[in-house]
Amino acid sequence: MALLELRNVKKVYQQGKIEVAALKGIDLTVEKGEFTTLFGPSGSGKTTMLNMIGCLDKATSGIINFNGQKLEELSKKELAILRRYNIGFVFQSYNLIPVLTAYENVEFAIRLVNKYSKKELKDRVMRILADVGLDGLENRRPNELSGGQKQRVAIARALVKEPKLVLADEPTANLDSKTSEEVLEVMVKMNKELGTTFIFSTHDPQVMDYAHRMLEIRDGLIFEDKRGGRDSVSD
Ligand SMILES: Nc1ncnc2c1ncn2[C@@H]1O[C@H](COP(=O)(O)OP(=O)(O)OP(=O)(O)O)[C@@H](O)[C@H]1O
Repeated sequence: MALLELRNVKKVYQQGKIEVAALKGIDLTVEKGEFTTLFGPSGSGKTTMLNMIGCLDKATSGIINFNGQKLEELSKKELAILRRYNIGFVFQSYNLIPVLTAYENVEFAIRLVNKYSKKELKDRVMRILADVGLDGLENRRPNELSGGQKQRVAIARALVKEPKLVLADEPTANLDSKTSEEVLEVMVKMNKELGTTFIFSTHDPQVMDYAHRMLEIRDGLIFEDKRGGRDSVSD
């Protein structure tokens, strides 16, 4: 069974008296373990698509099936639970809590999931921080970390609860090209090691080399669906 299916998904925003059709009928199937990028011009609907898939907003019409559950049939509370346990988010602006250390930012995300013992929780946080290359930086606050390090914390935070899916909205937009590469390498490594499915949006052509699959979004529709240069984890 596919992890994610979108069937004729449409989203219309109301901007005052004007209706904006941001998604005009998206059909998409994503299998477990895929590393997929969405690219396309500004305003083409990439963020809207991620928000629909991530249960942050509801589609106007169409069907989104995530891990066997139809999102439109779930209540707000059920959507929040599905999101909390199954989906990790990475944003271009990191969205870390400034008063918490790297360790605490990651721990905070896993506490909400509430399925680990105290020891397990500590072990998991330390392991994931080491996995993303932050060994020794656990006690730094976000303002004591570089952009790339902050994004690594955000990736660790997204992954620590072992979600089925990580959604990343332009995760390298604020990083220089070398740091972007390093952050992408971390995501590729986690995709390979944990089998986590990634979907991320980008404007950066360099990012596309890392993907299994590239979806070109134009004007609210999938214009092209291409297989990328990287081997699938299941190969
Ligand atoms: N909350 C909203 N209210 C009204 N219109 C919106 C809202 N969010 C997005 N839109 C509109 O929907 C369309 C798609 O926007 P979206 O942010 O999904 O594009 P994008 O491809 O992610 O763009 P970018 O690459 O600039 O981030 C745009 O026309 C945008 O103005």
